[in-house]
Amino acid sequence: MVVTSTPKKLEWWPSPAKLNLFLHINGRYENGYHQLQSLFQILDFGDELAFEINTSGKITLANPIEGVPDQDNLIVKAAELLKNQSVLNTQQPPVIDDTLGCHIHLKKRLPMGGGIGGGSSNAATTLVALNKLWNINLQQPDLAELGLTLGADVPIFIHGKTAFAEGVGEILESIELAETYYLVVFPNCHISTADIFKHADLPRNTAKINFNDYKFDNTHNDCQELVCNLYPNVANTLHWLLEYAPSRMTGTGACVFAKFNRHQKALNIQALLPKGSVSFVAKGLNISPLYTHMQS
Ligand SMILES: C[C@](O)(CO)[C@H](O)COP(=O)(O)OP(=O)(O)OC[C@H]1O[C@@H](n2ccc(N)nc2=O)[C@H](O)[C@@H]1O
Ligand SMILES: Nc1ncnc2c1ncn2[C@@H]1O[C@H](COP(=O)(O)OP(=O)(O)OP(=O)(O)O)[C@@H](O)[C@H]1O
Repeated sequence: MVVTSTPKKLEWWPSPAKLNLFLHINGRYENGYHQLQSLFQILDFGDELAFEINTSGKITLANPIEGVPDQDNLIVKAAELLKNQSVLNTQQPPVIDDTLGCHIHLKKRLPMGGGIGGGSSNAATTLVALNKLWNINLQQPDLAELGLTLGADVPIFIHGKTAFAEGVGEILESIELAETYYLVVFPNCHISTADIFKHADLPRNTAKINFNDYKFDNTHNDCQELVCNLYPNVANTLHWLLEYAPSRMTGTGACVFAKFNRHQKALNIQALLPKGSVSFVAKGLNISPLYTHMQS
């Protein structure tokens, strides 16, 4: 008789996308990073991750990402970073628990280099999940601080609430937005955030706004004009969407989004997109599905 073991049921953790509903660049810090004001909208659409913990001391990926060596994958970097926070005793120097291991599964749906935070969100989900599964028990602000060392967009996903942002994107003030649906279109070009922030023509002197005065119409994305000049696909996609609804680029691109009050309207416009377009319709959430999952 052949005995087959039943495959273990994996627990899938959400890794949602974000949009920058606006992105103002107010200046530049001495280390080259930019001083921003933004509104991060968390979406109900994203990747999913599952974590099989073990005692091998190794972090391995079931689904490596083509073109991204495992040691550069933000999932692996986040797991390694957290592992270094595991202290077995109170002695100095502290002893790290190097038996902590994990085999990580990824369902990738978010286009990379899209300005919707895919890699950062994967890193945040890894930190939040392994903090629990490895019993490291760091508090949320400590996890966010750790996440910031991986990328400016990681803290918002750990914060887990739609929020205004300042600093490099790590000073967060939660806000509740009315129910809105977004048609997000990926114009088939991968844009390097570093290249846009380095560009000589990027405007860097928008005056700071008072968040209480926020309206979509009185804000903008300072990277949009430059990216549209460099990438005609982004300009054309944005131009197309603007015929139907208020629309804007997110982050440093490449994705552009259009805002709708009704889900069906967003779906109707999606159906009109040119054949072959990569797009999704998502609902804006005030609370991240990662936290809804944690509490379930
Ligand atoms: C454009 C945004 O997505 C808006 O939410 C973020 O500011 C970018 O966040 P991210 O992709 O997590 O960025 P990081 O990985 O920290 O940085 C990528 C590159 O962007 C530049 N960068 C990033 C954030 C920031 N406030 N100023 C910068 O100048 C840095 O030079 C860095 O080389
Ligand atoms: N787990 C990961 N998922 C996606 N990209 C990753 C991951 N790990 C490393 N990367 C690298 O990060 C780069 C940026 O990917 P990402 O999807 O986060 O871009 P983005 O949406 O523009 O990010 P942001 O909005 O934070 O600037 C990729 O091109 C890839 O080289």
